[in-house]
Amino acid sequence: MTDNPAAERLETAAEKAGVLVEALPWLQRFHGATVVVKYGGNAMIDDDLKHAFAQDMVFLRLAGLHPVVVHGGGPQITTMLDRLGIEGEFRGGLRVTSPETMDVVRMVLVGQVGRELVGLINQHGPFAVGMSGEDARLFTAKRRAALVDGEPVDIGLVGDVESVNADAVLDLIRAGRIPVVSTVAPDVDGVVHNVNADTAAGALAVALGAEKLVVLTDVEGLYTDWPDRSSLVSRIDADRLEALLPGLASGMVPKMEACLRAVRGGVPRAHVIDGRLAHSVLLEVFTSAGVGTMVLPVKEDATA
Ligand SMILES: Nc1ncnc2c1ncn2[C@@H]1O[C@H](COP(=O)(O)OP(=O)(O)O)[C@@H](O)[C@H]1O
Ligand SMILES: CC(=O)N[C@@H](CCC(=O)OP(=O)(O)O)C(=O)O
Repeated sequence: MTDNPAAERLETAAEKAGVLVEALPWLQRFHGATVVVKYGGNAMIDDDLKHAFAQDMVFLRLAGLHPVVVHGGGPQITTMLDRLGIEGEFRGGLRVTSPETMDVVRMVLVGQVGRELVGLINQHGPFAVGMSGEDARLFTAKRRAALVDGEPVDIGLVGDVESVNADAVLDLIRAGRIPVVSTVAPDVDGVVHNVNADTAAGALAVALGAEKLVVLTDVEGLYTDWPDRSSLVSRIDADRLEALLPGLASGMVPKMEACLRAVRGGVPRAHVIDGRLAHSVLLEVFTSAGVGTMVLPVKEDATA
């Protein structure tokens, strides 16, 4: 602080210019790159954060990147199930999904959360188009069990992504749109399954050959020894992450599995970042320090 307002203004202007200039190498590096962003958690509940996220997606698009949004909506599904008086339960981090629950999951993800997100993004630039795993057979699901104490447990109509047909998403990207994907998907027989959004985002990032997967959540990043606050990691390689996975608590498991699937499948970087921080996606993509935890395919890249 100084008592000279003119000097203060100059300092502020220099700081602002510094932030813009810091973005230059990242704008060059990521021009034309596809970035898959998984949006969920608290960032999806707070109105200001929602607008900040929508602005970030339009910013990425206008900066020459190709953002693809995969959204969650677990809390919104739970609220709707409560309103309808339908009992809900999670096992091994996944929602037990009866046919009745599946109807609600589909209605909320496709008809409510996806629509809202498309509307929000389009308030800032007319680019967003919604689609679900059912559209143009984007995802084919395969029924999966939950792992509870190491044992597989049947949880109903819950799927993993068996295959991805990314044609429709690529069509949208080529047309300059921002695809907004809801993660319900049919199996080979056409039976619609509930797919965890982190899982779907990881699979889609691989299929699109994305440059980055960015997973927003409601915590600063990955803690190797949760909840010990000193164990937050800013970089981790795939082998170390794989070794940690069995010991992680349930909320983080699908996110870290998705990051692992992405980097093992050829995505150069996967990130888990704090969605409670406004514009965290821009900070991750366009600043040198980045935010949150970055997952790298191999250890030696850590010095790159
Ligand atoms: N090792 C860990 N590192 C970070 N967070 C963890 C860890 N283990 C469990 N968590 C919990 O996982 C939560 C994130 O998972 P979840 O609530 O499912 O996120 P979202 O709603 O963003 O999909 C964090 O808020 C935190 O409470
Ligand atoms: C199988 C399963 O658990 N599916 C999730 C799908 C939504 C989701 O993943 O939402 P978040 O990213 O907000 O958690 C569910 O039903 O809640």
